[in-house]
Amino acid sequence: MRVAIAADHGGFEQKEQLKAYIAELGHEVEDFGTTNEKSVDYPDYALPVAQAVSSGSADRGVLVCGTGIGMALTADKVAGVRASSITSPQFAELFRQHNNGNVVCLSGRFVDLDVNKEIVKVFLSTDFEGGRHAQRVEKIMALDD
Ligand SMILES: O=C(CO)[C@H](O)[C@H](O)[C@H](O)COP(=O)(O)O
Repeated sequence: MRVAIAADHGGFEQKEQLKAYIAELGHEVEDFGTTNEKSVDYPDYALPVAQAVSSGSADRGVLVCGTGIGMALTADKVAGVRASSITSPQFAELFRQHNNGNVVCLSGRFVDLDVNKEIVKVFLSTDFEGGRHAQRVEKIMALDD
């Protein structure tokens, strides 16, 4: 799978670890920054990842900021993107199974790296269930028009 990743200063440290972990899992990772802990604006990093997923140049996106919330608010505005802040592996599983989520947004400040690694692993390995969930997701995506 091709995975686009980015973080702001609040997520930079975990982003570096998660990037290596995603590669270890056998995926191709494209890093859209940031490259250090200097303060930056999270929308500038959420947008290129969301656009990569929207255009199909990436299959999934992973974003990390202080809470994950600002990244999710930004990424979800891009057509074709289903982004959410996720703080547990169980929610990651449901985000994939029920919502067909394609951009996971993580907290680098309030969630431990080990938990975020598990979230990412589940996010990248769980399939959308379709069925009754398909028409619900279609109704969300119709709002892009
Ligand atoms: O969590 C975030 C957005 O939801 C960001 O990581 C920001 O860092 C957060 O808003 C706090 O900002 P600060 O400049 O790091 O104090």
